Amino acid sequence: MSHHWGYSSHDGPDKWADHFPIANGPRQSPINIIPSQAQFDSSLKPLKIHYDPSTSKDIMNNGHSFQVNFLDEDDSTILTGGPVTGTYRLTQFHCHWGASDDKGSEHTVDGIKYPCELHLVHWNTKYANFGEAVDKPDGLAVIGVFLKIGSANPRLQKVLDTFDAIKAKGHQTTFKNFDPKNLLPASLNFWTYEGSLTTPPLFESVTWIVLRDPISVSSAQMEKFRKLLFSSEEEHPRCMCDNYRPPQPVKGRKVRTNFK
Ligand SMILES: NS(=O)(=O)c1ccc(C(=O)N[C@@H](c2ccccc2)c2cnnn2CC(=O)NCCCS)cc1
Ligand SMILES: [Zn+2]
Repeated sequence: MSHHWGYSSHDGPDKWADHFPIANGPRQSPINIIPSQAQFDSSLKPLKIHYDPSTSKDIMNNGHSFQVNFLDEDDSTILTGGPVTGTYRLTQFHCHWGASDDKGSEHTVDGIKYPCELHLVHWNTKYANFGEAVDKPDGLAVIGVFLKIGSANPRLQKVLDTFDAIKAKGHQTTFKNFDPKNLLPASLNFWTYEGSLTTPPLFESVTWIVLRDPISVSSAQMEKFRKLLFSSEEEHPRCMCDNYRPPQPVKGRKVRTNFK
């Protein structure tokens, strides 16, 4: 039974534990990353990302974010190396953002919030599919990318140009030949730690790989994110913004880095 959850005062992050008690679990995400306390780990391999743009399928408004979905029936769009063992397939990416440019990211760095955070969601091919992997401790790997206010991002613009077609919850439109590699910063330096989905059901199944360097987004482009709606066409329109969970207790977890 899918419990209704959201980001408002009556169904938001402070209420999620009512239906999803794992919200107070030992490996919840996001967290505040403190670079000075992160541990360089020379055994971490380089992140290997092989994305085939022909696997991009469609873009939808799922009522929590926009989500770009990928064909994940074969190993053509994968993540290997870094902190993970084996092969993880990209199934979707989405973002979290604020009602204003001073907030919106889920992870924070020394308490700093970015206006937006991109999540590229991959599942471990030792499991048959995403649904099998999503609740296993080594089931998922999510690459987090911060967006920082600066010059307009032409790669991101291709995603924003679809937003008029997916304004309300439940709408989707085709989105082909998009290469998400173009949404990554030049450097693949990362912080990594064991965490969870940042939305219900909050499964503790995610190896987080948070890239140190942000990509750019303009303030005008951020305004476009905020034109999306949490609500469906029949409902009273509710602006899709502040769809981020705040940092959760680290509970003794180690954050490792592949850079000094
Ligand atoms: N923010 S994150 O990267 O940590 C993240 C990644 C993936 C999911 C996810 O796939 N959730 C769906 C799911 C479907 C089947 C089993 C379990 C979970 C679901 C459940 N209700 N709605 N969704 C869609 C959804 O939440 N999509 C992610 C949009 C983030 S706002 C959630 C968060
Ligand atoms: Zn997310």
